[in-house]
Amino acid sequence: MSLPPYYPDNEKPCVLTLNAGSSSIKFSLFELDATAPALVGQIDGIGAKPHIKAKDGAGNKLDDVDLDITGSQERQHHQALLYLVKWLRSHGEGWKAKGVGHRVVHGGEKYAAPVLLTPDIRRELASFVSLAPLHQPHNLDGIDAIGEILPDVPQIACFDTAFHRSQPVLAQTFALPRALTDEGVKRYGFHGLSYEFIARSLPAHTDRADGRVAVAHLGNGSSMAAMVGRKSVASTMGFTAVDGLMMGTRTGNLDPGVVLYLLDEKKMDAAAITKLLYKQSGLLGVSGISQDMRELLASDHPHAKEAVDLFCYRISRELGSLAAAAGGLDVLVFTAGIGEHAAPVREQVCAQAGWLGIKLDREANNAPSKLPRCISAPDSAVEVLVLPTDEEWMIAHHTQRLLGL
Ligand SMILES: Nc1ncnc2c1ncn2[C@@H]1O[C@H](COP(=O)(O)OP(=O)(O)O)[C@@H](O)[C@H]1O
Ligand SMILES: CC(=O)OP(=O)(O)O
Ligand SMILES: [Mg+2]
Repeated sequence: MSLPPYYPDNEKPCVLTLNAGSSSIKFSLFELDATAPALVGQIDGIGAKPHIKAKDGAGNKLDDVDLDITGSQERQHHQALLYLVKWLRSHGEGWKAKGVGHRVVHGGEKYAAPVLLTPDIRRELASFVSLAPLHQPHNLDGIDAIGEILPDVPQIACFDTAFHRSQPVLAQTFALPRALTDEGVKRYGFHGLSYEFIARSLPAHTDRADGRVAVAHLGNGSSMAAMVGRKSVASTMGFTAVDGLMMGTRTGNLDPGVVLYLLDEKKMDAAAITKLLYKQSGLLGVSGISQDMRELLASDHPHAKEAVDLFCYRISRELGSLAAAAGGLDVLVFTAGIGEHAAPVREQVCAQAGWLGIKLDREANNAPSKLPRCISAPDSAVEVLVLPTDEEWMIAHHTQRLLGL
């Protein structure tokens, strides 16, 4: 990445990607047309114990240290970004960024494809902050920080919502008065860059890729989507990224009557309810121990088990719903941190999905072998795959294509 006037002109052109999540900032640097990054890393644990990890394309460690960052979640996110900008300055020697691609969680109704950022579009994206309070502010922060250090480099926004704009009208509609729907109060769906990556890679792993596919993106934020013909037809996340599955700290699907109860009976205001729904619930709230699946699986506390059981139960319930939306099920894909690594979660979900004809190959599921892999038994009616997702590659791909690099 070139940061004039520090570096000379004989640098390799590349695309830089930033993916600011709720508790992490992932970054990568791709040489043009590369299938794997030349540098990849993340600052995770933001809000708890921020830590940076980075390696080069050959897998050599570039950094792996705790960061001296404290304070509120918001402050930590901003400090982490400033740290990353400095870090990129010192590790970017020899590279010239031709474009920077950002994951932007909410693109509203308008953005069904990646877009070149302008001040007007940046302002428009800021109006979606309340729809994705855990993500959109950090996405915009990243855009601003890069704009300051690389003012002449074009920046591209790649939207989590874009992939789902293909859904049928019914799948996007709440049973609300029409005026609210017309205003844009509808189901958008998120994690679209991850689903798009899976949709692109599916044909290499199954000859049923264009059939009825359910994808479970299980990370700190978790959602599921149904695809037919590799296009999204339904998703568990809706208007915001708090809907659907139970997550690390988010409730997922909740009777709206609970929110009214919190307002009327508990006298909580919108800020307190937002905090409860987004940051104090999910695996953390139910277990009272941690939002981290690794810790819960390692714990013998009954509340940890209850949290994991509820997580799996909610996935199984949503799987039935997505199979109904897709008209059946040919393939089930597990992906993201939990989906790719937590064999006990996959086992529990597949056991509960036996009614769909899913039969797990337990040995394949537990094998510590590399991804991708098939974990269903040969006589399973549904093929079950574990596929790695790569939002970073997807962002780099869109950035390069949009800029004609
Ligand atoms: N080996 C593992 N076993 C079980 N869970 C894991 C493992 N590795 C990562 N995870 C879980 O994956 C989740 C984070 O997923 P990730 O996709 O990286 O999240 P995000 O991108 O939303 O921050 C955490 O709950 C973490 O505990
Ligand atoms: C939309 C969403 O939940 O994203 P993440 O998984 O990065 O939190
Ligand atoms: Mg994620």
